[in-house]
Amino acid sequence: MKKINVGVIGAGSWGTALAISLAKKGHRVNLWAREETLFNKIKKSRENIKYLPGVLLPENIKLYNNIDDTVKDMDLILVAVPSQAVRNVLELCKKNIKEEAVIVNVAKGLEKNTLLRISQVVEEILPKNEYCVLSGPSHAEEVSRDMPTTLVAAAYSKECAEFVQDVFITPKLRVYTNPDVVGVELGGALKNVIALGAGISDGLGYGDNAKAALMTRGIREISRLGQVMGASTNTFAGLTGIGDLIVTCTSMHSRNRRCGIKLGEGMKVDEAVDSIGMVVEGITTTNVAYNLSKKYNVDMPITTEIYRILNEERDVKEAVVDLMMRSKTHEIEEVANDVQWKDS
Ligand SMILES: NC(=O)C1=CN([C@@H]2O[C@H](COP(=O)(O)OP(=O)(O)OC[C@H]3O[C@@H](n4cnc5c(N)ncnc54)[C@H](O)[C@@H]3O)[C@@H](O)[C@H]2O)C=CC1
Ligand SMILES: O=C(CO)COP(=O)(O)O
Repeated sequence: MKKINVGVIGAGSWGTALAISLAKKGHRVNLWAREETLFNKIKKSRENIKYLPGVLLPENIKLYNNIDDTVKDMDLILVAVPSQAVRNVLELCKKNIKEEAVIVNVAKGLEKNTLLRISQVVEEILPKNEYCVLSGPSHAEEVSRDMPTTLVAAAYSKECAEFVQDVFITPKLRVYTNPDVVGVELGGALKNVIALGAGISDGLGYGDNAKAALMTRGIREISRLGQVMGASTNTFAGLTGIGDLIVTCTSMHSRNRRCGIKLGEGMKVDEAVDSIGMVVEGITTTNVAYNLSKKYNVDMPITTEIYRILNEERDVKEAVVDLMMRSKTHEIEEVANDVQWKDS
């Protein structure tokens, strides 16, 4: 494929890892590091010691401390900042983003207060640009070390999704396409809530059985909300749904899971978040998901308990007891469409 110009907004762990992968493929990459000290350090050492230590940046990544220069004349803009910062960074530099540039978002969250998905935020700021969300089970620490990884490029236009697939795909990074932007965005954001729960379970000393239950019942409630919000439930069975849920709930790379472990061990929310030192998207997303469950009248028991733990000083052990003691129910209501009880 033809080599293109990419502006990466955000030199955190994910922005840096993807910048490295794109640069190794031969694309010309501009990378925006917001913090001046970090910018100077990376420029000197060619290593992002704060967010991705131990990995060198190829020479064809140009480092910037100025966001306008990062995005100017670029064919593709990769948005790799925490979800709550997306609106602000795009407002800052939108005048320098050309209309033909494709906006690729990799943030996995939902906007506080507005309850919007990131595609909706981007559309408000850059209505003329094509949008794609790139998501899937992908820890930056592994992608930056060329470990095999899969991603999904979801866009409303097939042409746009296939363009992004071509730009990012490498022998180590396989990219699929999907037209379900809503499902891919919700899967990526909501799995962080369940990962906090999986971490809490680990922190309490519970075992693999509890985690398997959280993951399986977690994807059920994500699918229930996704369905009423217009997603295809099939998407939640894919890489950006269950795939990302598995990696986030089981990996020690996951900031959400690690934060959950600290909560399960008894640490206060603010202290736990601070100790991670990187973005823990699940904290804000839990509040948004809880509000969405009320708005759409969808039963989300795990999300609700995590919301209470984060906001109402709910005792974590009591939360588990209440989840276990909920009123009895069938496992999957829809199965009754396929298999009937013998006695009904
Ligand atoms: N780290 C990973 O493995 C993956 C992360 N993601 C998602 O990518 C997004 C970014 O995550 P990471 O790079 O991991 O985060 P990080 O915490 O490693 O880095 C965040 C970056 O955003 C910048 N930033 C923070 N607040 C900002 C603000 N208010 N305005 C402008 N810039 C700001 C920081 O300076 C830093 O460069 C998140 O939504 C995350 O869920 C998605 C897939 C994998
Ligand atoms: O989304 C991720 C992996 O796919 C990263 O998860 P964390 O933000 O929990 O580290």
